[in-house]
Amino acid sequence: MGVGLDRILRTIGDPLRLIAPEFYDVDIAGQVTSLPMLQLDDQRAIALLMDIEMGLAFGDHVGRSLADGFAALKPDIVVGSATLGIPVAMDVSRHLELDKYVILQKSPKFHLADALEEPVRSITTDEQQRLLLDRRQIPLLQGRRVVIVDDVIATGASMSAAMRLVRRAGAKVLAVGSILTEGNSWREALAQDAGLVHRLGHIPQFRIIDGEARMDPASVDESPIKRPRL
Ligand SMILES: Nc1ncnc2[nH]cnc12
Repeated sequence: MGVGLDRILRTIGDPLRLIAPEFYDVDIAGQVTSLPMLQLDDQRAIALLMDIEMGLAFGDHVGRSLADGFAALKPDIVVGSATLGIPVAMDVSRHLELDKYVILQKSPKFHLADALEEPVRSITTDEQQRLLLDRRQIPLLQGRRVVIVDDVIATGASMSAAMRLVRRAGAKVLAVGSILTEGNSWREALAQDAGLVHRLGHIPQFRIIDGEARMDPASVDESPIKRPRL
C-alpha cells in the first residue's frame, strides 16, 4: 500500500506539483518507466508510482516478472495489501495460475467486524495505521506457503505488519515482492526478513536543493538488483 501514501496524496493536493526534473526514469524489470517527480514539502520530493494508473500491459509485465521470481518457491497463495497492492496480487496470482488471493485491508469494511489486526508502525507518519485480515480468509493461509506483494516497499512498516498478520494466521512466508523499493530504511525495519524481498526496481528519495529534486545519496540502492538477461 505504500505507507504514508494517503498523507503524500493529501499533501500534494490537486493539481499535482511537478518539480524539476519533472520525471525520474526507473528500470522496472527491464522496462524503463517515467515517474512524475512531485514536491512533498519545502524539503522533499518523491518519484510517484501509481500502479492503478499504469494500464493493463504494465500490470501484466509486473505480474509476470514477480511470478517468474516466485515460481520456483511453489507458493500456494498470494497476499496483497490494500490499496495499491491489490492489482499486484491479482496480476501475480494470474501468472502463477492461482485463482484465490487474499487482500489485507486498511480500513474496516462492514463485513470485517472481527478481523485480525496489526498496527503499522510507521516512523514517518504520526497517524496510526493498521492492516486487517478477514478471519474468514484464515483457512486460505493456515499451514500454507505464501508470498506477500505490494506496490512499493519504502519504510517497510506496512510490509512488516503484513508479514506479522500472515504469520499469525499460520502461514509460512516464502518471499515478499514489490514493484519498487524506495530508499533503504526498509532494510532495518524488516531486519532478518529483508533477505526475502524481491523487487523489480528501486527509486531513491529526493531532497529539494535550489528548486530542484536531487537524489539523497543515502537512499540509492545498496545492493544492485540482479536482472534476468532478456
Ligand atoms: N514513491 C511512491 N509511489 C507510490 N507509493 C508510495 N508509497 C511510498 N512511496 C511511494
